[in-house]
Amino acid sequence: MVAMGYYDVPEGVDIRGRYDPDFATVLTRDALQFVAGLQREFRGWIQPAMECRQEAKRRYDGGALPGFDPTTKLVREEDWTCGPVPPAVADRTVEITGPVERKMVINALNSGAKVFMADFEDALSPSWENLMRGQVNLRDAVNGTISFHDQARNRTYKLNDETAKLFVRPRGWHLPEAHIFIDGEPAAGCLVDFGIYFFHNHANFRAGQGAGYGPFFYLPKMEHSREAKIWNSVFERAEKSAGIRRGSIRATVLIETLPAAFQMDEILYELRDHSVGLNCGRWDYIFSYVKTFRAHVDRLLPDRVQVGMAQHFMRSYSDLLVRTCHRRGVHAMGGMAAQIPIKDDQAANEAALQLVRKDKLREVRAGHDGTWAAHPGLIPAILEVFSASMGDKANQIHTAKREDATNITAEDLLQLPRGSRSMEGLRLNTRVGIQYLAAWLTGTGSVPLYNLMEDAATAEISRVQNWQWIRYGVELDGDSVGVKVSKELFGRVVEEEMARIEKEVGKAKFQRGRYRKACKMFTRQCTSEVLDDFLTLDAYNQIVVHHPKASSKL
Ligand SMILES: CC(=O)SCCNC(=O)CCNC(=O)[C@H](O)C(C)(C)COP(=O)(O)OP(=O)(O)OC[C@H]1O[C@@H](n2cnc3c(N)ncnc32)[C@H](O)[C@@H]1OP(=O)(O)O
Ligand SMILES: O=CC(=O)O
Ligand SMILES: [Mg+2]
Repeated sequence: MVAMGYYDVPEGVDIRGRYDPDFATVLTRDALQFVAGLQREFRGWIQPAMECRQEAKRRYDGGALPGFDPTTKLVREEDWTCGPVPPAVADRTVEITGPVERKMVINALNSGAKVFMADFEDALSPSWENLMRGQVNLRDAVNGTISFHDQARNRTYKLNDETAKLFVRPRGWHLPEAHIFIDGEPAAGCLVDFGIYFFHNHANFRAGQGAGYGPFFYLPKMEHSREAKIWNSVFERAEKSAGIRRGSIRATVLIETLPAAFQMDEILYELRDHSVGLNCGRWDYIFSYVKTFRAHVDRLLPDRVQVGMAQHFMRSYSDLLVRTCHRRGVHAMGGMAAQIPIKDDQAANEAALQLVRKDKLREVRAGHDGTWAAHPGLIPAILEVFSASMGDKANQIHTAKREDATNITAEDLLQLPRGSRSMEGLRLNTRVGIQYLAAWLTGTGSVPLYNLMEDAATAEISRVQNWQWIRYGVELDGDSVGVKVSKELFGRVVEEEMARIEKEVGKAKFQRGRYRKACKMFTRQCTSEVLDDFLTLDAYNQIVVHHPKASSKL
């Protein structure tokens, strides 16, 4: 029973976010009890895993390099496979991704993609409103009742008869949920995202979309198989408490940190009955390369635009991922091309589409079973590229074994990307980073900027690259400027880029928006002595809004 104006919470749970009757339909006492159970059981596992990340960081700072773990050699060498792929998701040739916003959820499910990855992570600013509305939206989507009326267009959105299969990406292990306290401490954000969604949807999902399996998840930003082991145990506990068959829940893990590239087999092994593959999360991967090597002066990146999938270290990681997944009988998913449709310039639009086609052709030829699309307008072109190569096969798990990738070495995975560094690169990082952060602070987690998709992962590259260049005083040799980056130079760039942003977005929007706040945060992060772990950890404090009155009764 929900008392008017209060969430009905179980013992030890305190909700500090705004009360909303819609939110109360997902924040039920039983759902919160389930989340609290997860938090109580796994907090003692999460904290040590996060301490291990810090320990690894200290080793890398001291000069060590990530590498294959000799103690898990047998896991890499022995023959074993993951559980069979659920028939409902055998074909994942195109997966659209997007935040859990109501209209986008409907559009994505109707988009013609095989899968929709509904995002609580890189594409979402995790405000209380966004998260809770997202849970309501997903519940309605799984029920098949979701609709949306766009007042401005007088258009009503509803689900088609045939829709994409839903995967949900909870936040990473590092992010807290500051609006839900359990036993006096903030809950782990990912357990809130997973727990509420699973609790309300597992039965309908398995009966409908999943055809006996599910729900399905994407798991982000892991650095080690011990973190996959926690997820596996979370899944087992969830299955047990729901009374469903072990191995019903399935997840694709994003390999998007440099240390995790050395743990692909180990991650699949931990999740083997719950796995449905790995994905090349290329943007966070680039971010992680800089972060892992933050103390290595010999590992400086060229301009962000030059760090593409053709670089040896990126190609090696994609090849190894295909080889590993197919050996273990699961999907090897490609990643996100950053280009999006360009509405007002046909030639530029065709050029952007051509870049997407090229990227997808490389992926399908490398053996990937499917890939990501940022926008519905890209789906036909991507489908065309994949079906031209794969014919009517649902995937290439058994046909693209990539034995040639067996010998990929640590050196291949770590090879320094080649290219030049330019003043324009510094300016673009700054312009994009500030505008993205300004959007994030006002509740939007994915935005179009200069005809590209920007989200938390791409913004991280802008931030850490600036930090690295300032920290090591790199010379900008790419556009014949020939200056060294310093805090002073960066200060001038920030001033000039803020003026440019104001001109581009217009005075009114600039005044209304949070550009100044974003600029301050971005500048601090780029110039700090020690590199912050995540842009969004610092920024999260700015979007936490505790309700002035206690909104839960203990
Ligand atoms: C690194 C990573 O983690 S990648 C994965 C995370 N990132 C993402 O998921 C990004 C998803 N994409 C998006 O958010 C958007 O496409 C953006 C921000 C890049 C571009 O947004 P916009 O420029 O506003 O899109 P645009 O105006 O062209 O949208 C046209 C229509 O397509 C819809 N649309 C655009 N992108 C998506 C999407 N990803 N999912 C569903 N619908 C979408 C819009 O809702 C709009 O629908 P409408 O015509 O019914 O109103
Ligand atoms: O999550 C995907 C990425 O590229 O980062
Ligand atoms: Mg990512």
